[in-house]
Amino acid sequence: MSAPRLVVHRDKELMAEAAAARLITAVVDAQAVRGTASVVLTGGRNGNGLLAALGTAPARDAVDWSRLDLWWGDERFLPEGDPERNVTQAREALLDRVPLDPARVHAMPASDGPHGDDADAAAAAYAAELAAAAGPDGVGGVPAFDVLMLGVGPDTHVASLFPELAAVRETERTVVGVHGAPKPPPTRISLTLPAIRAAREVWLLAAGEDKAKAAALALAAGADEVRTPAAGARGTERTLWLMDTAAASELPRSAHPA
Ligand SMILES: O=C1O[C@H](COP(=O)(O)O)[C@@H](O)[C@H](O)[C@H]1O
Repeated sequence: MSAPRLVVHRDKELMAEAAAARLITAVVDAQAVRGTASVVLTGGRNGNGLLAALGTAPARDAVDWSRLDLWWGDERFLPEGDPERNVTQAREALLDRVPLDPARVHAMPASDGPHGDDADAAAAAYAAELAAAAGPDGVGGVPAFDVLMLGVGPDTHVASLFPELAAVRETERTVVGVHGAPKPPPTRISLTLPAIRAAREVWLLAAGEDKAKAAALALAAGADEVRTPAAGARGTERTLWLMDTAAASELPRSAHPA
């Protein structure tokens, strides 16, 4: 697992634009090497800000959108089309305006889908979809994602792995139903830390004052992933914290990039 590296930008707009440019490069590189790319999207303000920035990025058309697999790190378990669903917000921010292959857009199930309101069954179905897509490079039942992005909650949650809940302690399954989340809605679906850690690159997005404490806790030496889930999110090749100065304002000096 890779150690976290920090990139701090002036403000959240610049952070979103720089992260979008970085994502374009990562996808184009992966497509050049492997013919295809796989990216895990995050919900939340920073994830949607990045997607919106990607939509207006000058190099956006360098991506071959038809050879891109999109997955989600978590989903709010709500009916299809609900404005609070992460996939609905991602479609609005970007996905409806780029020529993706619909078969490669792997949204997590909705609460009015084939599994009804059974979030555990829906999570198991998503795990099976991931396992079927895990190629020779896949580890532990998931593809070796090229880039997996995570928003960081003010309580240090990533995906829907909240401090101290059962989901963040999961060591076997790749996707779980989450019950009793402290942030609405209480029922969610989430990748687990083992699935997150199969990604080549993990990017944690943290912009805004309300992320400062969370970033400081997660980046402190010896941070525990059950109490501080963001501390457990690492990529096999690279772990990047993409931040703005407000989110980085409570980091110890030793954690700042030179
Ligand atoms: O509910 C969620 O929140 C987090 C963080 O969102 P933010 O708006 O505070 O940045 C997000 O990463 C996650 O995907 C989402 O379901």
